[in-house]
Amino acid sequence: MTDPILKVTDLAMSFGEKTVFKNLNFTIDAGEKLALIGHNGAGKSTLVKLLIGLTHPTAGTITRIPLPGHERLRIGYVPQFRNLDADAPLSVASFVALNVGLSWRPWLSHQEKERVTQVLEQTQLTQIKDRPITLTSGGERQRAYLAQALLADPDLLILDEATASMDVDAKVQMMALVDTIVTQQKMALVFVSHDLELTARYTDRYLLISNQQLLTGSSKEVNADSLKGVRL
Ligand SMILES: Nc1ncnc2c1ncn2[C@@H]1O[C@H](COP(=O)(O)OP(=O)(O)OP(=O)(O)O)[C@@H](O)[C@H]1O
Repeated sequence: MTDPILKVTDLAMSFGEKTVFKNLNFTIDAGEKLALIGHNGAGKSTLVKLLIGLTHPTAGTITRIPLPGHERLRIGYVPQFRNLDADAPLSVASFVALNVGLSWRPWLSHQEKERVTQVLEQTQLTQIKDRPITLTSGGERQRAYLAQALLADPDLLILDEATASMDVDAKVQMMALVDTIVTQQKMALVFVSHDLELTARYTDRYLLISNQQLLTGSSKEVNADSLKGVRL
């Protein structure tokens, strides 16, 4: 598959005097698995926020190209690990359903409930669906965020350091699950990470933000040696 779903042209972002990056140019193809890497503060989260339309760039354009038959490009987003309010009185299932986007209705339709059931199954949360979300492990909670993102049936899934706070086994489990879902449903993936082993295993190409610029290459070939002189 080589149809672009997202085109970034001459993108620049500054906060006041500080330029985070400039002149970024790249495309993301349907079904492509990408890693977004770079040192702390390089601008990865800033780029993600721009891609999902949460903020506007200082210059340049981002074109989201809907798949044939779709009205718009659907993007699912799994945020960095966040601590939840200890009093949040939500079950895992209700937490996942928060993303249904009810607008004016306070209840879920039959179809929406079925969809929630499906994504709980897909993310291996069915057994704990009634557990309070505050009593879940870090890995389970990240799967709940993943389930939320999957509800919208995205064409592009963005994981923003979604595995950062997990132990090695949990990271691999989470990424293996993501990989299965993304491959089966032919989604494109942007995986933001500092972990070059994981990005080599689960992505094909990297986008590296370094010195305000973008470098790209094969994820399989990237390692600490090949990136000598580049801070990660
Ligand atoms: N809203 C903002 N206002 C001012 N500066 C900001 C804002 N958001 C981000 N920055 C700055 O922009 C730079 C890039 O931040 P960003 O969070 O995108 O980096 P990152 O690559 O995601 O880092 P990390 O790996 O630590 O998550 C940082 O210097 C940050 O302080």
